[in-house]
Amino acid sequence: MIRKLAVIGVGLIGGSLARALRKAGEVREIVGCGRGKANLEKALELGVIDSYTHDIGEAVEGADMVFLAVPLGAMKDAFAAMKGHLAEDAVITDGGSSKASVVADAEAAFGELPSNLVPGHPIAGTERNGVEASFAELYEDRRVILTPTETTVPEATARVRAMWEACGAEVSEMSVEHHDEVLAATSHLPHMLAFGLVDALARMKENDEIFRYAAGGFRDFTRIASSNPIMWRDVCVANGPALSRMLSAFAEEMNELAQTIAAGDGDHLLEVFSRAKEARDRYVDGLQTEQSSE
Ligand SMILES: NC(=O)C1=CN([C@@H]2O[C@H](COP(=O)(O)OP(=O)(O)OC[C@H]3O[C@@H](n4cnc5c(N)ncnc54)[C@H](O)[C@@H]3O)[C@@H](O)[C@H]2O)C=CC1
Ligand SMILES: O=C(O)C(=O)Cc1ccc(O)cc1
Repeated sequence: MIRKLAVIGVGLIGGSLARALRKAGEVREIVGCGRGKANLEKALELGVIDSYTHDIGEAVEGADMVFLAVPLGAMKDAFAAMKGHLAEDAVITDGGSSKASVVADAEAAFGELPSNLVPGHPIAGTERNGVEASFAELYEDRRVILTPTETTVPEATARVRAMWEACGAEVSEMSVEHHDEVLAATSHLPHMLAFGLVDALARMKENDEIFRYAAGGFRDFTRIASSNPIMWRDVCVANGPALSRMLSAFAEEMNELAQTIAAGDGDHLLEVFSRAKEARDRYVDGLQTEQSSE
């Protein structure tokens, strides 16, 4: 049971955690913190939080669990603002999409890596943002990755694990570096492809006509291009090296595909598409098996 949860950034991710813990009966008091009054008023009205403040120091006062769910570019200032205000038994965790930058920001803000810091990342979300987009079921049967640092005490990791499990999530642990490599491939790269495709098509002067004739595949493929631009700018800046490596490797794959198409090499195309279909079918089957065995 969490005595007091401080949610810094009450949007999709922070709001959904608050709602899920409330629904599970795992938290006594939830304090929200952010910059925008309208969003925090809405959070209060929806019952997502019990009270709010714009002052991070005040929000974390007496909290035994502090959850940061602000864009990655706002993490460092948030850590700095809580310094000196944290309770003795406080655990600090976050939901940021990339982890090395969060660890570096915490170290810079606190002057050392805190032993009660458990960086985390729920692999769950949508293209929507703000507290009104949040919902209690977001983390049910979804994965959460924790990346404890070399100074994190096991008890802090255990408390954060228990928090996510209470929301119905499956928790795994890995190194910060491994997390950032894997997520660059499976999440950050696909978002770049969606943003890049929609932007390229929208800039063509015939775009009205192009979008009018787009089919369901275009809608499926580009849903994530409706995601929050500030959040994604920050992810790219935070995970720049891994993401640019992935993008370059992918650009090479696309060039090869273009050459194969230009050469009219149908056999090779069939080989590539069959391999991809097999891999995707296996992935989807795996998801279904996971769900039916739960
Ligand atoms: N959107 C998604 O699907 C997922 C997002 N994440 C991560 O979760 C974090 C939050 O993302 P969302 O909840 O989607 O965003 P959001 O836009 O819904 O919520 C962010 C909240 O932080 C507040 N905020 C922004 N700048 C701030 C600052 N400088 N100081 C204090 N508060 C500030 C905003 O007012 C907003 O309420 C990000 O770090 C993102 O990388 C992780 C998994 C999925
Ligand atoms: O909208 C979707 O499908 C997503 O992929 C959401 C998402 C965005 C960022 C993350 O770090 C994790 C999940």
